[in-house]
Amino acid sequence: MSNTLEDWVPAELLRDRGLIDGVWTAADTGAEFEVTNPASGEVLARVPDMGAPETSVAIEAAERAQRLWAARTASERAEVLFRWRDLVLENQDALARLLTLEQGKPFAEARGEIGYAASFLRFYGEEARRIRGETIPSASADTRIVVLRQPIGVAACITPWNFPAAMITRKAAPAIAAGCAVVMKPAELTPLSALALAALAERAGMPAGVLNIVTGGPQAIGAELCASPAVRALSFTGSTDVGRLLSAQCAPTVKKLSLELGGNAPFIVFDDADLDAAVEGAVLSKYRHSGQTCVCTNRFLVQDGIYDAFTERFTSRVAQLTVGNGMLDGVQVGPLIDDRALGKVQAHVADALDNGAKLLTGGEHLGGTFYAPTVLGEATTGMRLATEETFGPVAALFRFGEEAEAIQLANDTEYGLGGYFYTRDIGRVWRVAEQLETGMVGINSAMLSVEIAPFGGVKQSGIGREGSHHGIDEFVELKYLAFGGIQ
Ligand SMILES: NC(=O)C1=CN([C@@H]2O[C@H](COP(=O)(O)OP(=O)(O)OC[C@H]3O[C@@H](n4cnc5c(N)ncnc54)[C@H](OP(=O)(O)O)[C@@H]3O)[C@@H](O)[C@H]2O)C=CC1
Ligand SMILES: O=C(O)CCCC(=O)O
Repeated sequence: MSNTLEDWVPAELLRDRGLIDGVWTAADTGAEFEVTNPASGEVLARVPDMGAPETSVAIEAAERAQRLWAARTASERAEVLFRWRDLVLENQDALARLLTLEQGKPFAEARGEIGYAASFLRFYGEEARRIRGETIPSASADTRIVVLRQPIGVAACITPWNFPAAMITRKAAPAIAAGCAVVMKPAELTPLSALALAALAERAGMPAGVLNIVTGGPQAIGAELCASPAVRALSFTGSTDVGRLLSAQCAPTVKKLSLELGGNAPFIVFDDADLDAAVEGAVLSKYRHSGQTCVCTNRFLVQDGIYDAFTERFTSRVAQLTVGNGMLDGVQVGPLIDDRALGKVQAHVADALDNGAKLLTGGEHLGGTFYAPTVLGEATTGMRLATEETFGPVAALFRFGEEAEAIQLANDTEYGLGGYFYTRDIGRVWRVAEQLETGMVGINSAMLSVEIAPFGGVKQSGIGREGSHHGIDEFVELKYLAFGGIQ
């Protein structure tokens, strides 16, 4: 099977330059880095290895463009987002092939991600016209109070490799709808989807400088974005460690921060759960994208009375999953993104087995960065996978007795992004939903990702929300106007 990009993706979407001020640009030094296919190790493309100087030029371009962009009407900004969305959907298959090639997820999932990416363009195109201010009843007869919601200015966005398309639009669309300009740094492992989306944005009529893409090493680009006083907001999705570092780097210039960080999602199965639904939800929430999403379940907490039945059914479903190159029909689980990710998965499994977990299926490295979908029974809290995000296709099953114990175990983590539970008891639904310390809770449901709902975490899983009308708040400032002397 050919994995050559040109065989799969139209030339218009294949960009090997960054986008700065509307110009497709090489690195000042001419340096490039390679983008490889995680399923085969083949080099797909070379893109510019930019650093601080190019980032600084992009910030200046964004600053100029932002003033003009903010002066456009909300409808005009919306129209550009709607045209961009139409173009993304017209190119859905090609973008999905590009995504699978650079990132590895199965084509059907990649196609779903492109649809998800497009949904943010539509939603925030619609929201552009609803960025409403307010009036507040004033304290005296001769004064009035009005609150404006104004674009914050230049927004820096740093995105991860696990959603190379959807994280671009989930950040860029609300920023652009609000009248901000964006300097985007995609992950080095997956810059091609970001560049293809930018090519479509350009075709949709995005003015030069409103959306800039800077490719290259994270330290230099990140430090420049954080240090620049012109950058007023930073939106980041990635690991908690890098989120902490960026927070510290942004402190001197006091930026508005939106951080979507790591998770350690619990998935609780109570004795009274609908077993079929719980098993289907468990497979979806664990093995979607080979377990490499921040809301993938990290810990299954299963009540004593249903533990054996759940374990048997779940394990037999997992053993049937098809692993392989995501470009092949029928593949459900693709490769891990790189050797580092594979190493972490192997270390977590080895540690769990050393500490008494039972291997129920999988547990094998299948060559390259492919790892067999794995289920481990009798997991306990001393194991690494109880406290660290595995980010791979490994399900760890913990037993519990009482509801209170499940809640205590679920909340026993520094993270608080997603959580799930299955029960048919309406009283328990409310008790558990209210007590879980997470920003999102799936109740008899394993899917949280949708553009109309606020996605984000509590505790060390982050700050702020993406998606929904709340997503706009990350890119606007309130300005209070006090009117006096009114007769
Ligand atoms: N919340 C989530 O959705 C995600 C969580 N993770 C978690 O993080 C672990 C490690 O994944 P990893 O890819 O290393 O995640 P990182 O946090 O390192 O990477 C995410 C993004 O941050 C960039 N970045 C990295 N270091 C810096 C820096 N010093 N300054 C500015 N930007 C920086 C990366 O750039 P570059 O790619 O160029 O290095 C990438 O664009 C995973 O195993 C998983 O547990 C990972 C990805 C997403
Ligand atoms: O995993 C992530 O990086 C966040 C996006 C997950 C989603 O929207 O489903």
